[in-house]
Amino acid sequence: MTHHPGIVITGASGRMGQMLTRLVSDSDKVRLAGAVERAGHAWIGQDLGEAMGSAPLGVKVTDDPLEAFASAQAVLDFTAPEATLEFAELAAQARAVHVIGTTGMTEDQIARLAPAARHAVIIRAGNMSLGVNLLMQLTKKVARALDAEFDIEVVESHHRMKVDAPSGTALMLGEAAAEGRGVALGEVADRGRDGITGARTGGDIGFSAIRGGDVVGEHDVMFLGPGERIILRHVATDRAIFARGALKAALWGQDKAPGQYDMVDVLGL
Ligand SMILES: NC(=O)C1=CN([C@@H]2O[C@H](COP(=O)(O)OP(=O)(O)OC[C@H]3O[C@@H](n4cnc5c(N)ncnc54)[C@H](O)[C@@H]3O)[C@@H](O)[C@H]2O)C=CC1
Ligand SMILES: O=C(O)C1=N[C@H](C(=O)O)C[C@H](O)C1
Repeated sequence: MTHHPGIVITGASGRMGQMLTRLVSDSDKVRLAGAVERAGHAWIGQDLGEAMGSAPLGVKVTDDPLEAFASAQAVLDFTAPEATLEFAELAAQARAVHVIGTTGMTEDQIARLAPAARHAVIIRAGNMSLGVNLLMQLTKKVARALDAEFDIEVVESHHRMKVDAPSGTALMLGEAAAEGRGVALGEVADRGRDGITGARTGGDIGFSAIRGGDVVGEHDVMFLGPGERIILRHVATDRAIFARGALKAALWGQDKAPGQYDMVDVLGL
């Protein structure tokens, strides 16, 4: 019997779910303890490995998160906002570390995570990669150094199946830029331009979203000034970067006090 932390993967059939499954089942630091999908999904009751078209993994996909979380030390959750809220409550009951990669949560939904975080560790980030979390620090620094003569625009591209916009990463980068400037993002964000918009409002932070093909995730933070432009860019070419960050977070969280954390905490940036 191994004492490695048991990991449950929610949304196991998804793009991130399958990436996480491969990483967790190949890891010698953790063990795959469960896999959850939504009720009615074709994979329910099947062995996760076989459902993925590979060797059996000895874990059946279930639609009962409570049962799956009971034997887990961490839940890796890349699903959808309402599902993530349900999982937060159940992970807290099981005292399992809840790593949340799900994006598109409203302010109200984020606030509803607070009760769970009183009992368990929640680590949430719109992007789990080292590169993007470093880019946030750079964005903050550049925004602090430049005055409002430089317009800030965040431009992101993702695959055609992505359901939320702007991306969680774009919003993280926007928050970093706003913090660097000493303003509240909610007061300066410009999230949709169409028609006769009028000239750009000075001090706004603009967001643009491109959707198409199989783009994993690309983000530019543009500082557009008189006579010059600075562009900070992150390009993800492999979802493994997000999965590696999530697994790192699950291990980091094992000895932490209940509360809400992010990848800046995990990576010590
Ligand atoms: N924070 C990060 O580093 C990253 C975050 N994401 C985010 O993760 C989320 C998922 O992304 P993808 O894997 O590309 O999407 P996907 O659509 O391929 O997978 C989502 C999975 O969640 C499942 N699901 C939905 N509701 C459920 C429920 N109630 N119970 C169990 N399973 C449920 C779906 O059936 C699906 O299999 C999105 O919000 C995306 O933006 C994606 C990549 C990296
Ligand atoms: O949906 C995705 O694919 C991604 N979502 C995250 C986001 O919303 O920023 C992270 C990454 O860009 C991939």
